[in-house]
Amino acid sequence: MNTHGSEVKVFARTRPTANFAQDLIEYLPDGQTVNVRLKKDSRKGIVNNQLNSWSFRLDRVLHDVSQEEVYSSVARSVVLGALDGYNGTVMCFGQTGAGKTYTMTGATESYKERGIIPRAIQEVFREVERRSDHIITVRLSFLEIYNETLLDLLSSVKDTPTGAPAVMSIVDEGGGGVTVKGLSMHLVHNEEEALNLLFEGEMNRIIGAHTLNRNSSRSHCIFTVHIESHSRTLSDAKYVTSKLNLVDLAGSERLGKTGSEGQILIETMYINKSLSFLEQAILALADRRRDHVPFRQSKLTHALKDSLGGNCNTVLVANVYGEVAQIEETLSTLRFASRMKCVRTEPAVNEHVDPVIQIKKLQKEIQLLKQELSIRDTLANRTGMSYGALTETQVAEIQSQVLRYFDGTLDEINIVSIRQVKEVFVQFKLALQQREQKIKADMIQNFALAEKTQSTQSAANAKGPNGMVGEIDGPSFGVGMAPPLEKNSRLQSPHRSKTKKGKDINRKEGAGSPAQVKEEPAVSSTSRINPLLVSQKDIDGQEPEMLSQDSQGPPAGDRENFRADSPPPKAAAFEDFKAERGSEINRILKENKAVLVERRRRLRELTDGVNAAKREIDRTGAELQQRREQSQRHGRFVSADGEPVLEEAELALLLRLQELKGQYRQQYKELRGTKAEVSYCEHLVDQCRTRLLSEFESWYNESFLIPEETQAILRSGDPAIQPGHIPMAKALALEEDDQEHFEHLRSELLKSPGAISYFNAHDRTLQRRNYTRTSTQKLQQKRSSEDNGRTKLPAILSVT
Ligand SMILES: Nc1ncnc2c1ncn2[C@@H]1O[C@H](COP(=O)(O)OP(=O)(O)OP(=O)(O)O)[C@@H](O)[C@H]1O
Repeated sequence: MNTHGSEVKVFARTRPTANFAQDLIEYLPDGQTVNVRLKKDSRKGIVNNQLNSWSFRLDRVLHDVSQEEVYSSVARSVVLGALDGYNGTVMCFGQTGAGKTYTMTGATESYKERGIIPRAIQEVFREVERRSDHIITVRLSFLEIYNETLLDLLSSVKDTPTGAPAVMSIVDEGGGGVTVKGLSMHLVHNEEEALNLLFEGEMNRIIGAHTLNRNSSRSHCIFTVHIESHSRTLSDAKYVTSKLNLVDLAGSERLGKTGSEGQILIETMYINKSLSFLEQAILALADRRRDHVPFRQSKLTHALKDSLGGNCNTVLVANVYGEVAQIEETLSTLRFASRMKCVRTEPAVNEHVDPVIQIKKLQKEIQLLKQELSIRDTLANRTGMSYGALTETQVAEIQSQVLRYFDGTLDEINIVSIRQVKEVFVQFKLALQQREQKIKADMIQNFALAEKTQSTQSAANAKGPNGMVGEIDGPSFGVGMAPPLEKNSRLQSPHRSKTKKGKDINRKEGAGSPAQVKEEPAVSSTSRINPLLVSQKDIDGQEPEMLSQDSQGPPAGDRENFRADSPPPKAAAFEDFKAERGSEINRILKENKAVLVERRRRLRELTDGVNAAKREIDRTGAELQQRREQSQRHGRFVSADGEPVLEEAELALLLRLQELKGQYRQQYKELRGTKAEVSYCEHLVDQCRTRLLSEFESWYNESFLIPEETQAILRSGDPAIQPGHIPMAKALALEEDDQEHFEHLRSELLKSPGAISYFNAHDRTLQRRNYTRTSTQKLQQKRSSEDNGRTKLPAILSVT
């Protein structure tokens, strides 16, 4: 059987008759062609001697041939193909009494006259025996379709799972296949068992016909051999399956011809209808432009969906009864056959993979590969290698390596296996995520205060009496930008901000209520996100004017008055800090930056000079070389004593070269010195910047937030400690640490003992004054509250 793309094979088989219509039917000697002649209008009873003729060319015309030859020509290759994994279908089509059952089943009483099915069964089991290198499993099913009803002809057999006839339905499977759900399948081990089932099914067909008062020849029968073949020799997970459908179709019949009525009429209508649908399906299959084939129109076509065309080896036997009275049916049968011949098939092996064997096979392969790896490791002196899943200890070790690599305590991570590389990546990802989360958490913690302030502002704005809502930056923390109008107005009018500043101070002095911060100038969104960023910009002198306006706060002189329940915005406070407490560090920072800028400029100059000198040296050297080569060619000058003498031009070049080299060395030396200076200046600037910021942070925290120690004192409930009062000694002690730190910094930066003493004295005085003033204010507030008949605790205690 051709297993590549091909047409359906079509045969015509003739039923022997003594009344062969030799005038109308002609079998040509080529054994493939049937010519049919029919008188025009003979059906209408009109006498007309004109003839219509048709010629049908098939794969072979089986005229007057034995059952054995029919089997060999029609079915053998299909059966063998099924054992190789190709689906196969052999189908008999034709009018009633044309010999379909005789061809398919044969005369059961005569072995010689047995038909295709028993011969196919025999062939299958012969092959099973012959192919001893395969385990071939054979199952059988026998389906009857009568008046669009599915019947299981083997439901009576003992090993039917349910015992009772199951409700059957045709189910589409993936890949275009179909199965008949509920149809019994019977495992058979030899030819005899299979034949028993065939005859049992045939018997049931006849019994059924009697009981239901129906004609046995009025149904379609599909005898299916299901084959599964596994190789014994190859430890292959692959195996093949196939379905061999042997189909005996019901005979077509013209209604008017027999004058059928009653049950026969119904049967004939069903048969004709289903055969008509079969023809439509064949037409659609034959037309390559059609992408839809109407298989589901009838039970027959649906059940044969994967047996007509597709990946199946399909063979049609057109049974013809060559008598004059049957000429119209013969013509119709041959027409159907020629259409069927146009259907193309693409036979393909139904190959599957046995998952259990596949797993075993892969496991074995893994084992072999591991052994191979182990041998290679031994040869490469790599000991202690493991290729299994990483243990918890190994994962922990990789994690530790990654963290050390991050921290810089490990220079490199040795790569030993792919699994380890993958785990390294996983751990890198985890470590990054953790660091990211930590940074986020720190940010949130650092700026929670700013957020709180903004919430207060929002609340105050919401209550504001004079449409102040929206004047302050958007309420959300860390996002958005200050409203452009607000920003612009501040930029355009420094006087306005000054006035406003004054107004703010007045309000703050007036009370510690949330409303006091309502009109506080908004800080830029950037400064809210990260005050350090703003500070950085400020240090770099990028946006001095804008920042100074955006970060308004109370004037430095009134710092002591800025003891509010809510701390001021950090950016504004930073401005104050630079103007007052941190002014000296800020000044030094600026001076250092100026020196750095100047040094860098000098470094650029020197670099340019050195490069220029180098270029000049190269140029002069090349010129000198050229001249020497020239004089070599022309012969050298010699003195009266015979000593070689230099030419004047060459001597000039030589001297120039020496001079240039001297300059170069000098400039290079200076360049190195300046580089070192730049580096030192950068270091100083960084140090100043860092210290300015850290000093500011400490100052801000201690000035505007309640120190933990103070909270502890208050929590202790010491009756000597009044709310709002912090012992002077404690307050000063808290300040001293900070002060000492600052003095140390200053002495380091200023290198001027006189100035240090001056600033120390100045700051201490300021601190004392601040403390006294705040304490007095708190006491006054407390008294006035008591005077009003109720005790009111301040929301936040400020310690200067
Ligand atoms: N090639 C043949 N050689 C000898 N006898 C034949 C041959 N073909 C058919 N017959 C005989 O013709 C009769 C009708 O044949 P058969 O029952 O196989 O027809 P059919 O097409 O199956 O009819 P139906 O569609 O009604 O079932 C049977 O008695 C059968 O033995």
